[in-house]
Amino acid sequence: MRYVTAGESHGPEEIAVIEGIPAGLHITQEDVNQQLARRQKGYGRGDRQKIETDQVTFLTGVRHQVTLGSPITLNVHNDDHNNWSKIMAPNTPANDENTLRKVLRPRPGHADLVGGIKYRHHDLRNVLERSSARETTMRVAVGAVAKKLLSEIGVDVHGFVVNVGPAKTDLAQLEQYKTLAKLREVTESFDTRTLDQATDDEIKTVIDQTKKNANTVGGTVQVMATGMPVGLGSYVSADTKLDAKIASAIVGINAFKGVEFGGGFGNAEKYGDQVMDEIFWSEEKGFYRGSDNLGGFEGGMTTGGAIIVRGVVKPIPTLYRPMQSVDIDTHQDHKASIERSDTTAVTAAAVIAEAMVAIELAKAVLDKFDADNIERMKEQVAVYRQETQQF
Ligand SMILES: Cc1cc2nc3c(=O)[nH]c(=O)nc-3n(C[C@H](O)[C@H](O)[C@H](O)COP(=O)(O)O)c2cc1C
Ligand SMILES: C=C(O[C@@H]1CC(C(=O)O)=C[C@@H](OP(=O)(O)O)[C@H]1O)C(=O)O
Repeated sequence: MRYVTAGESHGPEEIAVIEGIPAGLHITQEDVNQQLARRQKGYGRGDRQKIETDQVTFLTGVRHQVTLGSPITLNVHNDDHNNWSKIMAPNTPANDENTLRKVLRPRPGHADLVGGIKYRHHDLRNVLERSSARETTMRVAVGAVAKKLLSEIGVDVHGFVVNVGPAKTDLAQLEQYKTLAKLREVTESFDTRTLDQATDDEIKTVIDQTKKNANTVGGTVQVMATGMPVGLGSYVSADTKLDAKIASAIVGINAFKGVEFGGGFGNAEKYGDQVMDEIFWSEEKGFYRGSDNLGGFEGGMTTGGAIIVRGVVKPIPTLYRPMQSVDIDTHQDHKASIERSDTTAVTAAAVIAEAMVAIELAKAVLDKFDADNIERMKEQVAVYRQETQQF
């Protein structure tokens, strides 16, 4: 399975094309829309989310809500394009009117300056339109298809917020939420209670205060996945390690600057006996572990335990009290450009991280098992599970 996305933040459409999803998978636009709606939630976002109501349309590869095995094209319309139709018009030549809103003062922490230098763009809008996290809409759409595929073999993936700046969610105490069922129960109430309606006082206060200071704030998100068969990915080469692929997928999300598995960076302060996941065996389960300090991976392969990945999200780069920059035309000192911006986007980041983990897990499943037909894939997974449990 592979995919590509296309689209500019204020351009007309966002697109993703996925190749390699087996035939016979039942999927509806509503399956995808549910995930897109989750990505739009979260206290602290700017006004763009009030303009957009992300809805997917299947353009190819699906017939009567069932995949055909051919490339699947997903499409989400940018409602905000109406407000940018002249400036972002793909098919009319540039003139004074439609190039008015040039961006010349690069924002520190954004792709603006380096992107301009690299692509010789003298209007940095040509960089920011694509580097914008608007594109993550399509990664979440692709992730929704991946999650549907994984659900067919009993794999569940769920992302949530650990902290926003200094304010920790009540999910930060991971130990309490070892099972995904329990986690889901708590996060579902949490999604509505805290991040949508922002009644969690501590987080709300941090975000409100940050906004009042014309500043921005980041955080940490966690993704848990349960039900993966043992032995996906491989130790044999650096580029076959599944934990490495997940790490790359997480850091590939806008604003993510760090990733860890299980106990992660905390393991650096511990001793071996506190970190290794000891091995047990029972008739009923086969081999299993008593803990999950290594996040479900050994040698780049799934152990069969829960996969636990965390990612660090830096604060949003655009500040309403802009940082120092330099005008790319005049080379004079100037404050950085300001466009409408979020104060924080950690909730959305959790949903995007979940999608990225789901995509990497789905790819690993489709690399190992039949990728032509979903029923054959499921049969093969079942046979493999039975064999590995009897080892
Ligand atoms: C969901 C989401 C929303 C974001 N919203 C904004 C925003 O409103 N303003 C902004 O300056 N950056 C925003 N960012 C971050 C930038 O897209 C990102 O920092 C920038 O593209 C540079 O990429 P890098 O941080 O990965 O180096 C957002 C990121 C995510 C994940
Ligand atoms: C559009 C989304 O996020 C955008 C990501 C983003 C950035 O620079 O990354 C900047 C902002 O764009 P705008 O100036 O249009 O408000 C965010 O709103 C989205 O998540 O759907």
